[in-house]
Amino acid sequence: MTPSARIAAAIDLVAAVDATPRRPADATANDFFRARRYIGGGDRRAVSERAWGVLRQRLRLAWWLSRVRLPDQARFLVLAHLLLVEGMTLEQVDGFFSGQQFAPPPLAAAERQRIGGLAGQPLVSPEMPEHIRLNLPDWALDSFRGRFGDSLPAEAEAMDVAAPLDLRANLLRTTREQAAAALAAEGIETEPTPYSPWGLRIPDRRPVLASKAFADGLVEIQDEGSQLIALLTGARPGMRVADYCAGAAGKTLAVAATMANKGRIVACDVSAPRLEGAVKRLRRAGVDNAERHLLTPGDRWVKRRAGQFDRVLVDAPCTGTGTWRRNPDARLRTTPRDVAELSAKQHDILDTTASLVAKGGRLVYATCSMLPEENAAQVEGFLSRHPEFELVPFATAWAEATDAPAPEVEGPWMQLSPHRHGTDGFFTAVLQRRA
Ligand SMILES: C[S@@+](CC[C@H](N)C(=O)[O-])C[C@H]1O[C@@H](n2cnc3c(N)ncnc32)[C@H](O)[C@@H]1O
Repeated sequence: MTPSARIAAAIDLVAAVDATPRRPADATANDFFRARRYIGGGDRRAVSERAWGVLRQRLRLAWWLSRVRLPDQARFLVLAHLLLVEGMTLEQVDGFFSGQQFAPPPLAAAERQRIGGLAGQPLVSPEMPEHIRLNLPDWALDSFRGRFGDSLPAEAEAMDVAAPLDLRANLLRTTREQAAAALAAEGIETEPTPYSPWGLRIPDRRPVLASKAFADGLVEIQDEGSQLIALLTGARPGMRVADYCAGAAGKTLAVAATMANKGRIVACDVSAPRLEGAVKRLRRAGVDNAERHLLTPGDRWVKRRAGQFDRVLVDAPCTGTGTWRRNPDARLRTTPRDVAELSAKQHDILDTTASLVAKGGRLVYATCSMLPEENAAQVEGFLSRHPEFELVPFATAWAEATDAPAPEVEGPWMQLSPHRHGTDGFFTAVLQRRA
């Protein structure tokens, strides 16, 4: 593709994302490229990178567009990105918007005059309202301020940077060192992650899905923060464990590895397609002590298993605000209504799963959100409704699980953030049923 054609394709991709605003952008992008198989790997990366850049900076780009009285639409967003983020001059932009085959149509005189007002401007202007300067939706500002206080600007900046690719060495098949050597032999360099004893980081995000090490189940793709949730679950060989919101078993796999295939782990979810996605992964990873259970309305599974589990992991459905560096479109899609609905769901799931936990057993509550309403407030509410549970301080749960140095955190739970820990934003609280 010519540079102009790449720009035109990025405009089309942003328009496609905008046409289905409730749909995750990566799902739209998959369909977009599937329908355009003629776009090769390098071009695809370049087009996605630019479109993702637009989504990442959309609040700021839209603010600039409103200043020059242009609509917040794909063509103008990409133009604004070229000028404000990529630092092009107006003359360079004219060259690319040539109207020739596969290039975007030329700028009309009025368009050119308006968009020209952005050339040479900084992306972040002191005149922007605070939430736009920080690149956060206005409704989330107070919650984030409550969570981060003075570090909010640094945290917000870290949320703007694309996440690295983290892997978890699958201890059922290998060690971290052997997995790193196997990947290096295939030309994929990794470095150990700072906190997870199983983690490997690929700083340049080189793809691993096609590698033999991945096909052989030596590694799984998993953010370091997710690995630490599995670690804090503290499952040991021989235990009975429920992964109640298992999805496609990302954490089930990691927890099963800590059990060395001894004992029983049940992966539950309300989504059949997600649980179905677990089958292949469990097989590839060599997990043979796991079963799956699809939760259905009126299901008596929970009642029949009251008090039977040593560990219950609740990786709750949440807003995912901790993954905004990975899914920049999510910060534009999430609304206060989502926060309210998901908080209510988290409350109900916690109350339901409490009954599964055996005396002396643990309920581990986790989210990939950084909003206090989904985290600390949720746990405090639970403890006031369930005096039969007590909080296990993070330092205790960590020291029981590993000799590795613990991440520094505030409060009695594990709160991870992109700026402070280099992970996605995760929350985990360990709650123990009194014996
Ligand atoms: C954060 S995701 C889980 C991710 C997964 N644990 C992993 O590590 O890949 C939350 C999951 O909760 C499931 N879920 C939503 N409502 C639920 C409910 N009422 N009970 C159990 N699971 C639920 C969703 O289908 C989703 O798969």
